[in-house]
Amino acid sequence: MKSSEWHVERRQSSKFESPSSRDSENAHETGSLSIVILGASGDLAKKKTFPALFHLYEQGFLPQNEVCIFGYARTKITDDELKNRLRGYLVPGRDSSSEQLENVSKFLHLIKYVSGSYDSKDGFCNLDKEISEHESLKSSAQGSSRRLFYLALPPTVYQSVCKMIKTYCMNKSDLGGWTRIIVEKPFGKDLESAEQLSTQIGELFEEPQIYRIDHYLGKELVQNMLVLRFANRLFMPQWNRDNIANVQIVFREDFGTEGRGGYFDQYGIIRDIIQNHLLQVFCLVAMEKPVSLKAEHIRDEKVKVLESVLPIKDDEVVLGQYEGYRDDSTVPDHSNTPTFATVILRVNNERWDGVPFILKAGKALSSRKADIRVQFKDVPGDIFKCQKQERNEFVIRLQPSEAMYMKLIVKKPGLDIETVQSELDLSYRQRYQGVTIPEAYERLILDTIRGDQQHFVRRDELKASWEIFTPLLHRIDKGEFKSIPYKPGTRGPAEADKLLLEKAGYVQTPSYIWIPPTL
Ligand SMILES: NC(=O)C1=CN([C@@H]2O[C@H](COP(=O)(O)OP(=O)(O)OC[C@H]3O[C@@H](n4cnc5c(N)ncnc54)[C@H](OP(=O)(O)O)[C@@H]3O)[C@@H](O)[C@H]2O)C=CC1
Ligand SMILES: O=C1O[C@H](COP(=O)(O)O)[C@@H](O)[C@H](O)[C@H]1O
Repeated sequence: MKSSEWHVERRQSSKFESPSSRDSENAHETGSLSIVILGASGDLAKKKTFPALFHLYEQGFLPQNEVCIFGYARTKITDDELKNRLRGYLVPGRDSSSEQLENVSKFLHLIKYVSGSYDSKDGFCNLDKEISEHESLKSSAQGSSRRLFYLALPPTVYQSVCKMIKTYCMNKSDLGGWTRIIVEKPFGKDLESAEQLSTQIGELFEEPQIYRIDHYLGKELVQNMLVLRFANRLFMPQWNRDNIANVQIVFREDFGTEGRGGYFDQYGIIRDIIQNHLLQVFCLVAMEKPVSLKAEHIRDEKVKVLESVLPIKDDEVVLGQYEGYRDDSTVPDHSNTPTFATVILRVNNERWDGVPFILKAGKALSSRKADIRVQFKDVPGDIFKCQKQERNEFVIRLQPSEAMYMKLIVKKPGLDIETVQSELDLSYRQRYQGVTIPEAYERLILDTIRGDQQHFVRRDELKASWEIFTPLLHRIDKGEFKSIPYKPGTRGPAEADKLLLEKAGYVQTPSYIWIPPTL
């Protein structure tokens, strides 16, 4: 389906309007809100989904007189057993105040657990009965009834779960409201499987009901990208091939696959991080200015830039696997699955022709961080000939310690005219003292309640992203690309740094180290 069809859909059906602004009409909807976490017994649910809901509750976004949260899974546990499992993930620790503990108890009071399988009529009829009871209790006679289904489940059961929701659990209120589903990554393993999944889900739900979540789109500094680029005159004339030498988008973790080896080995680092999280960040760095902040306008531009990416060249890829990865009993002894990858993307358009975008991700490396690093070209007509000038670099630290800093050349303080690399630094913890930066899942769940799809992946966007990586992934799967072993706790294979210098023209400044300011 072409993106223009979404516009047609949106005009026809105001029920699924997806305005981006926070004061959209959906933001003021009232009536019962049922949030169903499918896979409530799982890892994501306890670590991310329920804590995000708790934070929304604490901030007053989930009013007690409207909201009920349902956990659904096959595991046979009681309401109380689920609540006891969750409690430890909701409170920050031993220093929790009595007010926080009271909030936790009130929040847990909103939760009901329903046990059932993912393909049984009985389970979903039972769930529907529970939701309907809640709806009749909670003022839904005066308002709409809203049903949000979060699929915190392995993708193997998405299709049957969607069928069950569609058959037995849709919103039935005559007074309006909606049914929406949140689908977690991975959305398929390659172009064909992703398209198949999209078709299966698309036969059951309209695109405006489907929220494909990529939690990187909920991170503060990722959300800041459009503001930074399009609200600052400073960047507009600079952001192109005339001024920018290369862009790096980097994800590093200082731990391995730890207990997730079985899952990870089927996917590898490109499917786990690069095809989704880093590519979404790439879109926001490289896309053209959208017509407005409406979800469809933003997503149209993302699709355009994805479709301008050229096929990845063999000699612009380095894969690695950390030593010890195969010690996990769930990982095959001869696995070639990459736990590290550097891939250069090239964009065939007027703005970016010739500028390499280096996407790099790795597990078991020396540090945990994610950043965007925009390196500018050398200054033409350099008059400071006694020393080679280092390059300007604009760094956006996504995590940890959110920050943006611009590396500049300045006069070294003192009597002589000497230059030195320094920085303009905007470190969030220092600049926004006392401000709590919301968790990515928290924002994104709130967006789904408000009907804002701006930070979710549209079907054609997903397709374009798989088109970029599928040929490479198929060759890796066939064993045509070998992963180079690297030692845990290092920067990954040395070949990746070589690629950066030789193919991407990255110029290092070895003497410079950014020191985050202290308060
Ligand atoms: N964990 C994380 O940090 C992240 C996870 N995700 C994605 O979120 C989704 C859920 O992840 P996560 O919570 O880690 O997954 P889990 O493996 O913990 O599975 C979630 C629940 O699904 C049920 N389940 C597990 N395996 C199967 C199966 N083969 N068939 C049917 N049901 C099954 C289990 O519930 P029961 O047996 O009780 O029915 C389990 O508690 C996945 O798509 C994952 O890729 C995305 C980003 C991060
Ligand atoms: O989606 C995933 O993301 C996490 C990293 O998320 P972050 O917000 O902590 O950066 C990664 O560990 C995991 O492998 C991957 O599936």
